[in-house]
Amino acid sequence: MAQCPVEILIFSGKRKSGKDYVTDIIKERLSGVCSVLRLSGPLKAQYAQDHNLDLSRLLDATEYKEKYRADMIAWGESKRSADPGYFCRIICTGPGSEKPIWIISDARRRTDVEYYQTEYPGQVKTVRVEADESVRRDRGWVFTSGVDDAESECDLDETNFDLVITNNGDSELLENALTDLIEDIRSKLAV
Ligand SMILES: Nc1ncnc2c1ncn2[C@@H]1O[C@H](COP(=O)(O)OP(=O)(O)OP(=O)(O)O)[C@@H](O)[C@H]1O
Repeated sequence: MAQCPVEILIFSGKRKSGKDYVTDIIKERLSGVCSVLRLSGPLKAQYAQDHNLDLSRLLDATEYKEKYRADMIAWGESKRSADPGYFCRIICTGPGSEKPIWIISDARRRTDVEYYQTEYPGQVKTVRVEADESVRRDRGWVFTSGVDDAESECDLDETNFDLVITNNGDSELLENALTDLIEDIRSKLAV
């Protein structure tokens, strides 16, 4: 059962900037009061339900999934264009939404951010994880045409974020940024 969150941290960043790495640390330190919610999560579940498919087979790395991949992506896009808040809304009542702090770890579009800013005014903090291209490359990133230049990767490029976390491998710098952020979250929980 969902409750009204105290704060929603909306994370975004380029591929291999370290979004999962950073959000995992925050979740661990705020254990018990924080959930990581993924916008990509309900897509497969909803697609399977609407199309009467086997979700477990859709989630594993089989040909079954490959058979539906293109159609599933197109279905996701059509849902979003008809209703930009479609997936945003689903995760607000899904598993983890009972926790007071939500981390949305895979925001990709301005409409994702706008949805939460409209529905939860004053409770949203946008956080950008940044890493230099050379660092991202060292982590396995390879520029892929059609992916890295697609709207899903670039739509938030010009956004002004409430907080930018630099994740270039300087652990002290990262630690300081995380400590400040976590202190700020704890102070909101204490009110
Ligand atoms: N500060 C760091 N110190 C050590 N390793 C890191 C750091 N940040 C990220 N990594 C490592 O870099 C790799 C990519 O990080 P991560 O998966 O968090 O990126 P991402 O932004 O979530 O990527 P994608 O968008 O492709 O899912 C992982 O193996 C992760 O452990």
